[in-house]
Amino acid sequence: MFTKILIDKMDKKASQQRQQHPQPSMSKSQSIYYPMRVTPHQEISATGTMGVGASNTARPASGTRISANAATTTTTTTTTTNTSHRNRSTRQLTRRVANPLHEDREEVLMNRYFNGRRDLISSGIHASVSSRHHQSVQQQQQHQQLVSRTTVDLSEKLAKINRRAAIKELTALQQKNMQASDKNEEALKELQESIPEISKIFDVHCRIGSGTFSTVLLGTLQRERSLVETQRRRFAIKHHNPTNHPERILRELECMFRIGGVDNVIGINCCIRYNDNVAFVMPYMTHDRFHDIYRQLSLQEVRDYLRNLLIALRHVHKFNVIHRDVKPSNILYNRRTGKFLLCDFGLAQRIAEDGTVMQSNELSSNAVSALMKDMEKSRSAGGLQDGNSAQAEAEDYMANRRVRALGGGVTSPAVDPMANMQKLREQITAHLSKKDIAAQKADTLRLVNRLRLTSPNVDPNGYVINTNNTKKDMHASRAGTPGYRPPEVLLRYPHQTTAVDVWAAGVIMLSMLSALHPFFKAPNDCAALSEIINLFGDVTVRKTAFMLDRLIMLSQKVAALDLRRVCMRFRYSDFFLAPELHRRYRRADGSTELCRNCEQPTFNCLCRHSAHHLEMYDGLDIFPANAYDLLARLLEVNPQKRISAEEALKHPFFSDHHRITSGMPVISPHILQHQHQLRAREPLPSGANAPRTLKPYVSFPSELATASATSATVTASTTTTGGASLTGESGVAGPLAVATPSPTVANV
Ligand SMILES: Nc1ncnc2c1ncn2[C@@H]1O[C@H](COP(=O)(O)OP(=O)(O)OP(=O)(O)O)[C@@H](O)[C@H]1O
Repeated sequence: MFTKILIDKMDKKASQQRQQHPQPSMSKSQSIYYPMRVTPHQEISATGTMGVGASNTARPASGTRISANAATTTTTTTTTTNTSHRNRSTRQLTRRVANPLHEDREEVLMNRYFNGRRDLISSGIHASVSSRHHQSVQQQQQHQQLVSRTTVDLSEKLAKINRRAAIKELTALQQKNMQASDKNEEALKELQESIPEISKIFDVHCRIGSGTFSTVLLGTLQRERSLVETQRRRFAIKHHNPTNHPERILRELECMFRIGGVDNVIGINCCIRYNDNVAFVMPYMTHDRFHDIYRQLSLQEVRDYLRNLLIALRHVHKFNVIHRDVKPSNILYNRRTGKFLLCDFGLAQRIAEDGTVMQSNELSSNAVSALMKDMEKSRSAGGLQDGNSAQAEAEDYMANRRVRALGGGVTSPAVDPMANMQKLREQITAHLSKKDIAAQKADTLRLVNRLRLTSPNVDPNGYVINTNNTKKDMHASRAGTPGYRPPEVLLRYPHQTTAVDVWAAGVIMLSMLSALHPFFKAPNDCAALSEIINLFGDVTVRKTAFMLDRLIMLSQKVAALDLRRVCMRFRYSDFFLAPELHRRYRRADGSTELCRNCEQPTFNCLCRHSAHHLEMYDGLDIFPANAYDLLARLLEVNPQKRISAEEALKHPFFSDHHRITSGMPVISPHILQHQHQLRAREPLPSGANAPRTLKPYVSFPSELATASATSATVTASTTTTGGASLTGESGVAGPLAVATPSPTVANV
């Protein structure tokens, strides 16, 4: 009965629809039989209900019958095969039949259906199935349309963002290139205008570097124009800024001329002056930027780099000259050929007879004229012999490869000894969650902050005072680059020696071993001293200050860190921070116990005299224990005890051709596997006379022999003078301008 009413209503509506959208090819009674397999009850009546026709009985059919009232359809294939949907519709209808209250609701739905269908028809899609079914189909379609529209919208937006980012990047790159080419043009023009003579001798090609005091350009000789490009000798033309003090230029010239040209120290081919403009012509050397390579250098490369640096320093120091600006950007190092040159003597100083460093204005006019005469003599003797052609460089490379093939020389970066390590790293980091990564970052940041912390209350200009009233406070040179200045410079000690350069070499080695560059990054000398205290402890620095008649006042004690563990913590941070390891040491409440001094988890404690149970990570480090011993000697806080370049060259680190790694607890099977790989790579020499590792050098501590993680910095604090008695309470004489360059971290 209710069904009848419903059907009538729907018929009425349908006929209205038909009037609005007449279907010319079908009469009211027309039916279409589709030759498709259907199941019983699959007949679809004109009213859109299924299996409930006028008779409301199930009729087996060999095809899908669609009455003309439902209009023609092309969508039945999907709807008729969707049996679950159909059953649901049937059930719903049955329910509605049983419950008259559904009628009104049904009517609303029907209206919606027909309105929707009208829309569909007008848009070219013909509806043909039951209203409920159609409604859901329609909803599905709408949903799909919406989803696809949203997807299209999103991907369009994404594409737009990408396009915009790419354009931005490209513009920035173009701007950078333009700026670079502008700078290039500018530098070329400036050189040619200020020293016209240059353009008569050289073809100046481009700018290759610039510093605070000069611009360096690449030039080739005009008289070699007829040669193939690769055979032309190349020269670096260092054009000094006209604001440079003439004394400074003269000093650099003297060093390069008298000291340079041998033992990895850059020489000079000629010097051209025109009014107040000066240019040095030096052999050009292609080199790698330290920043690009310091993390990938193998043990052998580190060894070669440091040996070359120490050879250069030994040579410079023989002349009683302090280079004062030893830092990676003043070292030209070619990783392919293994060639090495120490350059930039702009800050070099000679040590006077009385031990003080000579100021530039102390160079006598006699010395200057002697220098000029000597230079002139050498020019007429030959001149411009040392240019370095691309072909010569390629030959060097080939020769180097041959030497390597015979088992010597520098290792090829192509044979990457750290490939296994990289693989292992990838395995470890592959499964890290965002939370793990965030925790790791926080941990490393805490350590960096711990190393770089300076008390905010400290007076950066008055953090150190002279304790010796009787002596006149002499001028102490501060020349050098921040981050590479040694404690004696930061303590304003006037009697500086060549040990200044050795410290800087130690800082470079520290960056290599820790894979952290720059390692020291203080904005001023006071903060720089704090960084040193944070690493070497307050006692060591206070003792040194006392030795140098200096007083520093610290608000807190700071325990020294273990150099090897610090380096390893940065270099192998993925292993130190492996989540599985941290989970193992986690307390019941989920927290991790931290060392109060170094602020690292206790099992990763970096303190030199740690009382905690430590995870050892042995077998992981590519650097042997004696590398850290040398590092500690180069970075000896007390300049009087610091190793010299000559002594350093005799250190076992440079004669050690293999290393022994002791078996230690490991954190995971990955590391075990890696240890195995490492050992496989480093076979012990078989001959009876083969050199053994760890030959005693000066006096080796027993710890070194066991390759334990305890510090190699054994000689760092052997002074018996009580450092603690110097902290002000002891009544040290002198104008106590109290200062506290202290790292305020430690709660020892
Ligand atoms: N002989 C050379 N061959 C190739 N490149 C060189 C040569 N000499 C210098 N350079 C490049 O020029 C850069 C600047 O040179 P240099 O350090 O002598 O100038 P500077 O003005 O004294 O620099 P800074 O202010 O950094 O001490 C070097 O870092 C290096 O990249």
